[in-house]
Amino acid sequence: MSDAQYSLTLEATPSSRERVLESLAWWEALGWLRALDAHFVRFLAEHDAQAPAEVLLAAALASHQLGRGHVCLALSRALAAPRDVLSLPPLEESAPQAEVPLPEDFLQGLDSAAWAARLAESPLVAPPGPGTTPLVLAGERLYLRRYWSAERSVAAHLGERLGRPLPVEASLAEPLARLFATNATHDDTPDWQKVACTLALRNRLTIISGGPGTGKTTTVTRLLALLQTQALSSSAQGLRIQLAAPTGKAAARLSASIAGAVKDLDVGDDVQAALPREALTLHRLLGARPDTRRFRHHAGHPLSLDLLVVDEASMVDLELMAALLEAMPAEARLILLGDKDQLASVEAGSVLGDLCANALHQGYSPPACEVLERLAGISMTPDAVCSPLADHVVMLRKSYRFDAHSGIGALAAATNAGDVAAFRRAWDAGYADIDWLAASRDQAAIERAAVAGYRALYRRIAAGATATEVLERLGDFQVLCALKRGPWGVEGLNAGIATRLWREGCIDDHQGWYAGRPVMVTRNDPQLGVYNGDIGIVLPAPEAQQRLRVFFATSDGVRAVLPSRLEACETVFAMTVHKSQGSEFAHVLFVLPEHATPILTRELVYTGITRAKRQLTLAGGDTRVMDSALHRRVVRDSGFADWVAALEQEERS
Ligand SMILES: Nc1ncnc2c1ncn2[C@@H]1O[C@H](COP(=O)(O)OP(=O)(O)OP(=O)(O)O)[C@@H](O)[C@H]1O
Repeated sequence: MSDAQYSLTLEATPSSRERVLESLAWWEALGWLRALDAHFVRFLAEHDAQAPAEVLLAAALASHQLGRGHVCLALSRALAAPRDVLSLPPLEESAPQAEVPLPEDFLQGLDSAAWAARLAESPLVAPPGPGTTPLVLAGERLYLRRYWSAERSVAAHLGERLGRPLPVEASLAEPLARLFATNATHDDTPDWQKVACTLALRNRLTIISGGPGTGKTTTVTRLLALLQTQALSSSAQGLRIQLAAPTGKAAARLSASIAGAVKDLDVGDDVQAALPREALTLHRLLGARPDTRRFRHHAGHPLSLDLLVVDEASMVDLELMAALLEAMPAEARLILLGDKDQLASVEAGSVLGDLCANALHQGYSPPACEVLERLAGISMTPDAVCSPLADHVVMLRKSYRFDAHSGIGALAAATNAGDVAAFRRAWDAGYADIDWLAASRDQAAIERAAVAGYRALYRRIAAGATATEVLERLGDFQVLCALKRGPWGVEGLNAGIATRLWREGCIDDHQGWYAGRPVMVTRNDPQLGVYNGDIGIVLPAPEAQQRLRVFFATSDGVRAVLPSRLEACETVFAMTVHKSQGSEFAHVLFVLPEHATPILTRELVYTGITRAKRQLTLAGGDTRVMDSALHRRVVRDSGFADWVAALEQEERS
């Protein structure tokens, strides 16, 4: 566009730029936009006094999408449903006041090509490539540069790890057979655990996805044993292996289950001794530093390891994945474990889900099938045109935790398949491990059920149980909510449950710091040694004259923290399903909202259900709410899924 045309546009809508800036204040005040988003746009407006309304609006929306898990703003999606790209409450809850401007007011007559053309003209926006503009426009996707760079970095680093298979010694056939000897398959389905292990032997990148109890840890432990056997046969040093997970809770779980699985391995003492037992959080592994986003380890100062296993990889957001991949030595192996069907990370991105998008339907390449046959005796029909990613992804499909008699397993499978009829049949089948408080549409009934669930814990505390004993029982029961706000959400239920426990005398107070208050850390604090997602409980500390401390389980015992030093935490009698990722509980009371809402998706229901190990109680909701949830999928805008799809296209074209 020439300068003359540019000024023409401005003159035609002289006040629209100012109106967008005014709207930010409205939207921020109404909670439709984060303060961060509004600041960002004001900063851009200061730097480019000519920036037109459409560019400022797009910047606000692109920034806002990050808080909702999207890596970028898809222009066509924003045009199709402009209100959906802000955090507007559902219309039935509160109709916007007439004077509040809406995004569509600024988008009239614009299609995505025209919007993109207008963005491309802005000095604030550049096409993909190196540069310093705050925004990058890739096709019809608008990114904040930081996220575009992260996406590029993840794709480039993963791409370098594909293909180039590593040599696998024929001598591993015997220990492989021994380690998987007990994996009898009773039908003609392959032993997917053995497939995963065999393929991983030749890869620098392996992704093993599977639902709860499908044997991800068991498989990776056997893989580590094989690789360490191979390494120790040629060098006394063996491999430097590290285990990690995104949260402290997930790292503790991985440590416990790997330690258990290592004990059961049929391998020599030298291999046993050279296997790791302790997992770190990713932040600790990478060297998080206070007050900076940069880690101690990066491309210029890579991690000192030969193999890294990351559990709960679905929780790793795009930026953390980029930081991790940049810090990985190029020749080291990376193994990602996770459940592709779970909710994606709280922060933007859905890397694991995107990588596994086609895993269920893909075959393996002819060379991979040859290795499977030769080393593991597994015959598979090769797929000559499979994606370069195919040999790096294996889905474990059989749960050893939820068998044919498990209602939790049946509900999880039906939810994943979006099969409403199967979901209903699971309720009618009379499974002992699931029940539905469907009749109770009142909050009081749910609170009573919650208090009944927690009573045993408070009896133990009253009987003088030690912090270690209390922490061991913290996972016995947990209330999970789909929503944050409202009587059916975390805020309403936390207050209600605390009040009831207080009235019953289980806790001395129900506000502030009181003994028996369960808390979750919401921000990493490396100095204090607590990390986002860690769950602890407030108890009187005998070693501190019974003054209150917050106790957390650590790999070597318990950590006691002064309540006043814990800056970011929240009470978790009830927690959102999002926050429960990476944790499991013996009995879960899963509270569903009264009405269908866009937040309630198949992935959320699946994640909520599968947090329960032995007993699941659903509360609230009804069959209409479930039907709507099972039909709604989480979609996260990013260019990464396109990169994965393009890998497939390359081979097929
Ligand atoms: N092939 C198998 N045969 C029999 N039992 C198995 C097999 N694989 C795993 N298990 C058992 O199933 C349980 C779950 O296994 P594991 O912890 O490896 O699964 P996971 O997928 O890592 O689970 P989680 O959902 O906890 O992450 C363990 O008790 C394990 O011993």
